[in-house]
Amino acid sequence: KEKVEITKEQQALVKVVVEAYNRHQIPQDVAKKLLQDQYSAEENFLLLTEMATSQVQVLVEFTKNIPGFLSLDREDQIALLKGSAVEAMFLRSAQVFSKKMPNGHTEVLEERIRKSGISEEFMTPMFNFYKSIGELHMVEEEQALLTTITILTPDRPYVKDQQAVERLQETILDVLRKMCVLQHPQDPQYFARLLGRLTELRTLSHYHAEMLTSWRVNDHKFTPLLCEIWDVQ
Ligand SMILES: N#Cc1ccccc1NC(=O)[C@H](C1CCCCC1)n1c(-c2ccc(Cl)cc2)nc2cc(F)c(F)cc21
Repeated sequence: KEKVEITKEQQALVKVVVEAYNRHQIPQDVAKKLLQDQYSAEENFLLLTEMATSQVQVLVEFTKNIPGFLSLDREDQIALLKGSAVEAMFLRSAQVFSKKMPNGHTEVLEERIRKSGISEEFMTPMFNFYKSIGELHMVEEEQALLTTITILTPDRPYVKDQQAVERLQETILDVLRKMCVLQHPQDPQYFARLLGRLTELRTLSHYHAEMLTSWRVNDHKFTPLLCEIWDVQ
């Protein structure tokens, strides 16, 4: 039985990434807002575009703390941000949805999201993903590293030096694999299941443009940043 241990530099890397991940979270807690009041489809659409816009800004700040990211080719940095922003947003939403809440709150939150204006056809894939993330009971280190792995996906469109991105991603994959073995000794498949969620995440993210344009509102207004990042307008 091989002895798995996290090296000093891997511990330092995790610390930097987790601190940055926690520091760069959206200030206003959207779940709390949704639990407080029922909003109209228009208000929900506006809330989503505000959340998504600020999330992209937060993502840019977060990536600056990923060791090695700023040493990548600058155009590749943009390609990675553009390619992962939607997935990072759904992953963040799933983590918010999976947070432990007082009895009945998750059901209210789900109901508010079901009635927020999103078309019916997207509910099942979206909530299946959220629940599959919830079942993993990820600790915050795993959440931060999984988001980092999503950002460091080498085969995003327009990435020129894929090897450089692959090397960075492998560094994170290696420490996440060790953490999973140490954190979930009873479940040797845990790391594989964690990575399997990224496939589900990519599939869900294919729907994002349609989910936005089919939102039950008359006028779908997007911020310039969202037009840039999301394939809309
Ligand atoms: N959370 C969060 C979050 C953080 C950063 C950026 C966006 C976020 N998501 C959001 O704000 C939306 C809200 C926006 C208002 C209307 C209801 C959905 N959201 C989404 C959702 C994101 C996109 C698309 Cl197309 C459909 C749904 N799944 C959520 C799950 C949650 F549990 C949750 F609380 C919020 C959630």
